Amino acid sequence: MEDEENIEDELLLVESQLNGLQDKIKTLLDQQEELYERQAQLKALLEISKTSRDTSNSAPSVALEDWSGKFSWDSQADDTRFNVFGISSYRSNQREIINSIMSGKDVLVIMAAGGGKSLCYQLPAVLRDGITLVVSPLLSLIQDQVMGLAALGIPAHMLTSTTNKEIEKFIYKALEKGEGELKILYVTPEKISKSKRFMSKLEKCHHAGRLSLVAIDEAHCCSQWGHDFRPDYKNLGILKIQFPSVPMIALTATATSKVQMDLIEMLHIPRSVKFVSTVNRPNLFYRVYEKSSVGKVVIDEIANFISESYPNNESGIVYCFSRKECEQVRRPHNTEMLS
Ligand SMILES: Nc1ncnc2c1ncn2[C@@H]1O[C@H](COP(=O)(O)OP(=O)(O)OP(=O)(O)O)[C@@H](O)[C@H]1O
Repeated sequence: MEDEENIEDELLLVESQLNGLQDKIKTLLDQQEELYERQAQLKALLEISKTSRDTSNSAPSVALEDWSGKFSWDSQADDTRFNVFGISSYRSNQREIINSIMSGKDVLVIMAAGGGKSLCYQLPAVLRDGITLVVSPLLSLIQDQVMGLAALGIPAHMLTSTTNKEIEKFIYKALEKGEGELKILYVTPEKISKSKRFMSKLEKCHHAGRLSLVAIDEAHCCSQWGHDFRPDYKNLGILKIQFPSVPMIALTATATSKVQMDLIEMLHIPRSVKFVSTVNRPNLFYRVYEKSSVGKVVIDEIANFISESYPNNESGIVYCFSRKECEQVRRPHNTEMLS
């Protein structure tokens, strides 16, 4: 009887110890989970930190490497610049950018609007064997570029929602079989992310060694930190993954260092050579005048300012707040100068 009591006592003790242990095990398991989670976070942070360090180390500015020196393609490049593009000399950084692409490097170009970014990929596109793929965000930009290139006698086409079946067939044959004359192909980012058929033709083109260069125009659209984010630009990283040996040039007029880092990462071009030209355009400036009156007097003042400052019949733009105000300003009885 006494034995039984002792056993029951011990059983209670063991059970309470077991309960205590189970609580401890649960606490330890919770701790373990937290530590695993923190370990994963720290590993990811370390990876990001290493990548950004590698990126900044391996994206030297042009000052660290001389891309203006002598290269085997110099005379051919000069000849093409002058005789095909009708351009007598390079602007700042254009020669260096072209040389680095011709050397097979990935390149990041930050150059002011109107600075001459197009030549930086169009000239290598003409010099290199094969087809250059250009990704550009706007149909109107693409149309302008293709028309301009056609006028220069450079075989360029665009593959967009507006392309007719016959041209599409021609482009696919050029990609797949190397038939027909095609040097530069413009597409929108949607083509890369949404058309499996196009990507498969591009793959064949690359496999046959005919994809010579990939250019990403308005590359800041890749970054959510940029002012013009386009979701389909996010998928352009696939191009470097699928065609690692093909040089890539990313061009933009506006990229803060955060956006630059972002797009280098998204496009998978950590070793790209970076060229930054000044975005200062001394011909553009603001000047503020105090309005002396309202109504017709102000419009006359605008007209006087224009005729005094721009006596050679140059054109300009007058911005107003609304369409109605535009109409008031341009009324023929105000002045002929504002139309
Ligand atoms: N070296 C050069 N000498 C003279 N004109 C040039 C030179 N390079 C480019 N251009 C001309 O400058 C103009 C602007 O060039 P382009 O359209 O390439 O600028 P961009 O940098 O792409 O501008 P945006 O950012 O607005 O697209 C074009 O008419 C082009 O022919």
